[in-house]
Amino acid sequence: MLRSCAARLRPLLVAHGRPGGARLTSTFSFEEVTQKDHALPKPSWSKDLRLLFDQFMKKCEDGSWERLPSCSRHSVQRFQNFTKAFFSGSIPVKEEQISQAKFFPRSFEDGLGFEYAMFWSKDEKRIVCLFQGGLYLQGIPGFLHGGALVTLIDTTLGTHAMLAGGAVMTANLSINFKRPMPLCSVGVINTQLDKIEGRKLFVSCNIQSVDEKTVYTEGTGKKLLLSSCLASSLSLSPSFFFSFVLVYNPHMPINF
Ligand SMILES: CCCCCCCCCCCCCCCC(=O)SCCNC(=O)CCNC(=O)[C@H](O)C(C)(C)COP(=O)(O)OP(=O)(O)OC[C@H]1O[C@@H](n2cnc3c(N)ncnc32)[C@H](O)[C@@H]1OP(=O)(O)O
Repeated sequence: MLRSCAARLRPLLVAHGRPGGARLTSTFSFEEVTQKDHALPKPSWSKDLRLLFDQFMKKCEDGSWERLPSCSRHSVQRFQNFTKAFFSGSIPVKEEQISQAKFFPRSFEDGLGFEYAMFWSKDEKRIVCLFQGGLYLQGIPGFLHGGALVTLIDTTLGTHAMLAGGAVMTANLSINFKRPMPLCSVGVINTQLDKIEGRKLFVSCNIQSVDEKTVYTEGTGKKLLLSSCLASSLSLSPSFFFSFVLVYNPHMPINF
């Protein structure tokens, strides 16, 4: 069923400058879209998170890394475009709920939930996600809830898979919790694409402390491309990626 969406999606992609995956330039930029970019420093960020963010912004200066913008909502139009492209237009929520829906990791007040920014290395084909887990993400006292870590792992792996292949859903996710991660501390997620088999993308990552001495969590995921026409055009540029995401699914993949 999902594969049959490819034909419907193709003209939409062509309309946005990507005929058959040949051209990867975007027709509009993130800045042209009236969405707040949450992947930028806020007063609630700790000193560690800011320092790391600044280091990665420096790496962006020569173009080898790119910061990935991140918004929290889809417009009703984009929501509908997305469901049209991938789910035959069948809308999973009531129409009046669409404009209230928010991307889960961006749904907390500043500093209380997930604070994160992702960077993409074009050359190394990997994502680094810098994050800080806020006070509302507590599991056992003083430490982050495992589900919160899984959320960020899935989001980061999903972003990587989408940059590598197109719109994806998570089919399978395997997590090893190695050490408890203190609440409000800063973690670094490093991803890699292990292999691609047809529509299946195998991605993995770990979460480390800033000093790289502690590995908190490891994750491996199997992501399923939603459309075979996207699978044929590997290596999206981040700019095209965000055009795509903002048109079909603001911020990124599925809710993404
Ligand atoms: C404003 C907005 C802000 C935006 C901000 C953007 C942020 C951007 C970040 C994005 C990051 C989001 C991260 C969240 C991502 C989710 O949360 S997704 C939600 C959780 N996942 C789901 O709900 C998926 C539910 N499952 C399904 O819909 C379907 O089972 C799937 C996964 C699409 C696969 O269905 P299908 O396409 O019919 O696949 P099917 O033909 O059955 O199988 C294809 C192959 O996959 C394998 N496979 C299928 N299912 C599985 C499985 N569960 N386990 C292992 N293998 C499987 C099959 O064995 C088969 O393998 P082969 O036989 O080809 O070797």
